[in-house]
Order: sequence, then structure tokens, then C-alpha cells
Amino acid sequence: MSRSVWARVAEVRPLLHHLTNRVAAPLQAEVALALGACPVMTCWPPEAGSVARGADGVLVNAGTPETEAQAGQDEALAATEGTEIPRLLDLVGCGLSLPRTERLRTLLARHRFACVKGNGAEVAALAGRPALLRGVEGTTEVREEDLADLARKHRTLVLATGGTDRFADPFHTGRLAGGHEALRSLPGSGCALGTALLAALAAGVEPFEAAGAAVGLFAAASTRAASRGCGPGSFRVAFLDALGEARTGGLPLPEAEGTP
Ligand SMILES: Nc1ncnc2c1ncn2[C@@H]1O[C@H](COP(=O)(O)OP(=O)(O)OP(=O)(O)O)[C@@H](O)[C@H]1O
Ligand SMILES: Cc1ncsc1CCO
Repeated sequence: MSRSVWARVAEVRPLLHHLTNRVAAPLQAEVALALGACPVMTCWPPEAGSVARGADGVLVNAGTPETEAQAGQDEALAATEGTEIPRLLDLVGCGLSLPRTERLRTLLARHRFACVKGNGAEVAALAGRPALLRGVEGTTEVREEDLADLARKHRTLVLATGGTDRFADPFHTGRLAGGHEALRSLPGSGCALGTALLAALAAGVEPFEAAGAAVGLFAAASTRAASRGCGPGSFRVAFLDALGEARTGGLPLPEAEGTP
């Protein structure tokens, strides 16, 4: 099933509007292109709304929340409200500071997202649990019942990454043993997983299936890249190469476990 998801993304070539952080943006653009999608990155408020309306998917990422970036994100969300364009919210740094956590809670109260994601600590912080964050890195594993509660509360798919990637929609839960540890030394790998997930949503895949396909893709590609015995710099290149192999079915993909 997952293999056909990536074949479909490559066929549809969805246009993905990223309103994202300065650190992860290059990797996200590279991942989108490796999958055959088309990335566009702009947060400039005068154009953010029209660019978002012309896109097949919109990604809002809280990683470097400068005032102008937030204004652009607000424009993009307002312009796509009530449309069929899938929107993904990445909770980067939720729990790092009160203003950021409050900003994310406000976005979730005002807008409906097809998917909300973060690492385990960020999702635990959103659920109001104590979370261990060092900068934007987190080691807390979210409880599955918190994930399911958040999914029901916000009527969305919630994905928490970590040693085990866990996801839930209002009716189902799924999980997959995470990717290779080398992914933790690739800054923005979680953000780029959001890009892959949005690509699947924008190609018309349902959120629960899209989340399983995205975590399976990252698990398989990181394992293949690490098996090529590379260090942190060349891992990035090998990882992108392996993602490209998924388009043609050349990368065996694991299936996530969970309620179908
Ligand atoms: N301990 C781990 N072992 C194996 N894979 C992991 C581990 N922790 C995370 N991963 C994998 O790394 C990828 C990114 O997840 P992570 O939780 O590090 O995201 P993140 O903190 O949001 O990343 P970033 O902020 O750098 O974008 C996922 O594919 C996840 O499966
Ligand atoms: C290191 C870092 N700081 C803000 S965003 C980011 C990239 C990973 O999310």
C-alpha cells in the first residue's frame, strides 16, 4: 500500500507551500523534490495568502517563529479556511516557552488541520503533560491515550515522532518502530517527515494511511542510508537518494501496526 502512495505522489507532483523554519527549509525542499513533489517556501505576508490558495497543500511550522513568519502563516491559514486544501501544523518547540505554546494552542483553536505533528515531547506538552525538551529536541514519549484524546479534541490526525512513531485519528491508533538513530543527527528530519506526510495528503491519500506511509518511508530510507556506512554529512545525501528510490518501488517499505 505504502509503495503506491509514493508512486501516486510522483505522478500528481503536488505543489507544497511551506511556511516553515529557517533551519529545516532546505532539507524540506530537497525531500519534496526527491519525492517528485514541488516545494514553494514563502512567509511574506503580502503574498502568503494567494500562494497558499494556489497550492495543493500548506505546511505551517513553528520552528523559528519570527513576527513576519507568523503573520504570513496567519494569512495562509485565513486564505485556505474552508477549502479542501490540506493543512499540516508542525508543533516545533511546543513547550519550549509559554508564548510559543500559547501561539500553537491559538492556531489549533482557530483552524482545522488535516494533520498535527511533533516529536513526542512537543505533543506531550500540547496535551498538558510534563515534557523534557532541550531546545527543540525532546526525549519524552507521548502516551497513546493522550494522542487519541488530542486527535478527538482537534478532529485531526496527530503524529508523535521518536524511538517509536505513534499516530492517531479520532477512531484509530498506529505505530511503527522509528527510523535509524542517525536521523536524530540530521537537523530538520522531523520537519521533513511533515513534508512527506503533506505530499501524501496533497496527492489525495487519507490522513491515517498517509501518516503510516510517511513514517514507514523515513524508517526504510534512514535504515538504507545508514547501511551505506556514512557519517552525518554523507548520511543526508544517502538518505535523499534512498527517498528517491521509493518513487520507483526500489525501497521496501514496512507497514505500521495499529487499528486499520
Ligand atoms: N531514538 C530514535 N531512534 C530511531 N529513530 C528516531 C529516534 N528518534 C527519532 N527518530 C526518527 O527521526 C525522525 C525525526 O523524528 P524526531 O522525533 O527527531 O523529530 P523532531 O524532533 O521534530 O526533528 P526536527 O526538529 O529536527 O525536525 C523520525 O523519522 C523518527 O522516527
Ligand atoms: C534547531 C532548530 N531550531 C529551531 S527549528 C530547528 C530545526 C529543527 O526543527
